[in-house]
Amino acid sequence: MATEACYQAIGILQSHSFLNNFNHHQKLQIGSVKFVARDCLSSNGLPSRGSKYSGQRNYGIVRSSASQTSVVDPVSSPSRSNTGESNKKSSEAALILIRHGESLWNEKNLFTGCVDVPLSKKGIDEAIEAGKRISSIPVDVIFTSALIRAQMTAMLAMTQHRRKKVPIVMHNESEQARAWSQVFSEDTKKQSIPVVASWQLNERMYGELQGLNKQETADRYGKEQVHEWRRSYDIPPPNGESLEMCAERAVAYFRDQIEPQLLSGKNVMIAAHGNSLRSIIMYLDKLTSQEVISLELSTGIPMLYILKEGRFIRRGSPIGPSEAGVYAYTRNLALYRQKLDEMFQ
Ligand SMILES: O=C(O)[C@H](O)COP(=O)(O)O
Repeated sequence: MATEACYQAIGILQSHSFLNNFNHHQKLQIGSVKFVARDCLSSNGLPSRGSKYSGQRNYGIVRSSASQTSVVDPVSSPSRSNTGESNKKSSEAALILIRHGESLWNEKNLFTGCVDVPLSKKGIDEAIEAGKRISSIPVDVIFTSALIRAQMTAMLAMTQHRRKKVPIVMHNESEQARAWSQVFSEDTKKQSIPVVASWQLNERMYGELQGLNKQETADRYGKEQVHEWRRSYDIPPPNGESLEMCAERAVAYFRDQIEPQLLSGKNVMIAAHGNSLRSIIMYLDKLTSQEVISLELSTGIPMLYILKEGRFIRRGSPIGPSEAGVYAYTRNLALYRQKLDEMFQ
């Protein structure tokens, strides 16, 4: 398969309270962080957003362009009084997508689908490494699938976040669950990040392939047939979901539950799966059913998008907490990171 590192999706969210905070600090130096206010210009020579790409897209390798946007930051939220009003005005937010780290069945090369398998040791390391890469990017709310490998990934990644907010799993499955998991301190709530788990973000249901070895299945049914089951848009594996079927629930969930959060200025992280994320990326990047065939996602690689003026802008994958490129995407991201530097040096 041809592999062109055409681009990498990285999401950055913007947070209004952050903007408000920093509006009071106009004198702040951006320090060594370079703010680049230009679009479609890749800092590393790779194709920029909007360029035509071909071949396989491995979002775990690609870099992307820089353009001017702003980012939210919940850092120290001393004055949140006007946050609501600010949120209404803002149309910017960061979105981080992350495929779970390697699972114990990825390690064994087994079709997994909706079987609820935990991370392998390598997957745990990948999640922690991913957390380091996004540790200076604001996160206000986390969405995960209902499967443990995505939830482990989100939680492990957040152990590395410099802001040190506590991710808390929401329990809305019953009145009692909701009542029994209430928090009664506003201050504590401000230091928390809600984690919403939903089956709609689960991996595609792989039908009768679940538990089978991928190589053995290819040997038995032929490489082409297995590739069709794994990567075509509308051909389902036996008694399983096609990508199209997976997209029907994953993209609907994204549009109904996640996009409104982003539009209100909340910075969002989604920890999910190869195919539920492929369908969401197809929606974000407006890929055709032909183009999505070559879209591959690596395990444990965070990808950043910025929502600006109703448009999702792909930003690629942050290299680390101090990588200039990511923070150059927006003034507010740079300021967010600088504020963290000042607070936690
Ligand atoms: O469910 C699985 O087996 C994997 O998570 C995704 O598999 P795929 O790359 O074969 O779609």
